[in-house]
Amino acid sequence: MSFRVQPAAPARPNRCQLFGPGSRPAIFEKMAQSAADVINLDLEDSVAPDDKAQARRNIIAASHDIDWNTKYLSVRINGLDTPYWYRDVVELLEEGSERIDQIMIPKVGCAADVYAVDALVTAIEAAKGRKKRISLEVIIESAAGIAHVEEIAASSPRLQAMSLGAADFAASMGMATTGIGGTQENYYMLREGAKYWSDPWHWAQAAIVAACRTHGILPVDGPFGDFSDDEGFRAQALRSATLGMVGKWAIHPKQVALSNEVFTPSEAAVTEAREILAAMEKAKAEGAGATVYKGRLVDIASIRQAEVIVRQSEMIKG
Ligand SMILES: CC(C)(COP(=O)(O)OP(=O)(O)OC[C@H]1O[C@@H](n2cnc3c(N)ncnc32)[C@H](O)[C@@H]1OP(=O)(O)O)[C@@H](O)C(=O)NCCC(=O)NCCSC(=O)C[C@H](O)C(=O)O
Ligand SMILES: [Mg+2]
Repeated sequence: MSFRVQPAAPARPNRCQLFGPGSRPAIFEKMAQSAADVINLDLEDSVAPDDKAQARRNIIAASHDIDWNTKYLSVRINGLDTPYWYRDVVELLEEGSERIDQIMIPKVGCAADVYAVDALVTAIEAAKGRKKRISLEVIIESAAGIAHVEEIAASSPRLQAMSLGAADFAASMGMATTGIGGTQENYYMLREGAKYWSDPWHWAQAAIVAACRTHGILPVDGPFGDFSDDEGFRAQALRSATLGMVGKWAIHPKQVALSNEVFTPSEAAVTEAREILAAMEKAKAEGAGATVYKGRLVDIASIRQAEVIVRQSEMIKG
């Protein structure tokens, strides 16, 4: 371990982030009633330019009127390259209720993007005497974002989560696809005439997880566009969970249960993790640093691996 101890990520469940356009207030109550841990009300790309101002009004009203219960309530503002973003922040925090927990910044390309929003949020909080400190989350969805991912992860003490936005990421990178996440037909290796599909999102996800874990931020997988493909969603989510991500977006309510299922450690996984911890306790008592569990090596690193699963399970159960 480095002299610098790895900071813990925020201890709150973030298995599923359910999105809904701010211009569609009819679904807000349904979002609040869903099983998602995080709700993202959107002012950005799911809202047409002419509807931006009304969408802000809708979200401000919903922050006062809807019972969001235990949801972590986040609002995605417009990008810093648009004329909308500053009014999003100002109006949300001057007129929105204290129920708003977080602001999501899309298309972050460098640490200064987060700094700018942080500065504005800090000034409004002080001016209005807001009691709850607003947290920030960012989307890595551009070539610049992934190139600067580590400095972005280190950019602000308010920063709690970072997502991969596969659609804009693909566009920014010039990827030859219109798919949003998942298997890409043309991304395969050929061996003896057989195709073996590989994962074009993997390297960006791994870079995001490493940056997040270095700075105590929650790494999250973004959207899976084909909401008619449950198995495709599950496969994508399982890969993300295996890489260390803690959750995934849902762009349709039917994806919430799938995401919660994948990002909740199964009873079998938790039982096995506890058995490994018990086996290592026994080994330690006998003066050994390693032992055999179900025919395989477990050692002190296995304790840390098992603790990740147990901690995740306990945190979700509350
Ligand atoms: C995708 C949708 C437009 C589909 O909406 P709809 O046609 O209404 O779907 P259904 O008829 O199948 O709906 C069934 C019932 O579920 C309710 N519903 C629909 N959407 C939601 C929702 N998001 N949350 C809660 N409830 C919802 C319907 O009202 C129906 O209810 P009932 O009639 O009572 O049965 C729509 O789902 C949608 O707008 N999704 C979110 C889109 C969005 O926010 N996109 C932005 C995030 S993705 C992105 O930005 C890309 C990213 O940045 C990147 O670059 O990768
Ligand atoms: Mg996007």
